[in-house]
Amino acid sequence: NACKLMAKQKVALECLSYHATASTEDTSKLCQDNIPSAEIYNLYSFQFHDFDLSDEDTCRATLRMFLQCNLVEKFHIPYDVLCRWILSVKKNYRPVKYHNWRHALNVAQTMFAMLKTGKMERFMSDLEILGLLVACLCHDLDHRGTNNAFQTKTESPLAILYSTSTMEHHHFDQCVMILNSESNNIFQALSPCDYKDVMRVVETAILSTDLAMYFKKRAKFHELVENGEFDWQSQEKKELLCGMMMTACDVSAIAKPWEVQHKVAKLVADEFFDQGDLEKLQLNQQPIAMMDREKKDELPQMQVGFIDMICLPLYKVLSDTFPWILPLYTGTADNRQRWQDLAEKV
Ligand SMILES: CCCOc1ccc(S(=O)(=O)N2CCN(C)CC2)cc1-c1nc(CC)cc(=O)[nH]1
Ligand SMILES: [Zn+2]
Repeated sequence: NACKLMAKQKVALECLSYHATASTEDTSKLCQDNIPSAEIYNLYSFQFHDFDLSDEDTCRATLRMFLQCNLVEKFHIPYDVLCRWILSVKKNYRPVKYHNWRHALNVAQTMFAMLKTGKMERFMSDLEILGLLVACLCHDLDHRGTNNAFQTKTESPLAILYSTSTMEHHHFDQCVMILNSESNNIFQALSPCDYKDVMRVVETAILSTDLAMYFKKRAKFHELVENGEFDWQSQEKKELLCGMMMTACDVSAIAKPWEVQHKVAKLVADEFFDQGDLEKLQLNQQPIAMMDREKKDELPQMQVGFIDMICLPLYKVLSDTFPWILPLYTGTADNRQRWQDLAEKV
């Protein structure tokens, strides 16, 4: 009957989450590790990159960000639960070329740098800081290296579950699954009210990483800035600000030193080209230029378009209000020149 079916589904889900979560030995190892300082990992810098970090380093650097924001004390997060949760999040990223665990770490580090070095933490409550870091680390969980359009075109189960912001809803689902897994709930000590609030911050932040939502958000944010908005404390305005910050972190590879941006752009391109191959082979369809490896020569020009359409306007409107994040704008402007030079060469 129905209850038996529900019970079976619950057991199946628990079994799934059991295999999806970190092992006891990995957890206890991370728990014993000494955690290098934020300076050692260069976590306060907008020029941070993960290329020299081992997998264990990426977990220690994540721990260091939580410790630096005093989140363990403020929210009574048991240290072993935090270690297990970080390893479980890392385990639920697939080894795709770009949308993998290291992308999530880089996005979280940019959020950390925006809050600390960019001095944006003064506009955020501790709960929002906790929610934003968690959202960054979880925002692309279980990404398959294909975009929302691909889910729709292939009528993937995810597109049947969620017709809009398909992948972003799935990423949030995965975040909830991990939090609901045995000894992985870093929010376990929060009051019911705080729990509801932090989950709302996480959900809104993850869903706001759908670039299709970005243009609407930017227009509204621009209007507020034009009208001299400064307090950002109402629920609606705060959610809008957090959404803009999430996109700013999500695309922040565009602002990194040229050697870093150039390497990361290749990872992005390779993942796009893999989807293009799938569309040609599996769907017998011509992919868009961005995903067509036959058009890789157009890549520099496409990056200039990406910078002009999405990145520079975003960092401009944000740095107009929060001047200490200007390095994201200048880093992007420098890379625009680099991509422009390459576009003119071809
Ligand atoms: C590097 C390979 C080419 O990469 C791009 C090509 C075109 C555009 S686009 O702005 O024209 N636009 C975006 C919205 N799509 C729906 C249509 C196409 C963006 C990128 C790009 N995206 C990211 C984010 C994953 C990172 C990055 O570095 N570059
Ligand atoms: Zn992302």
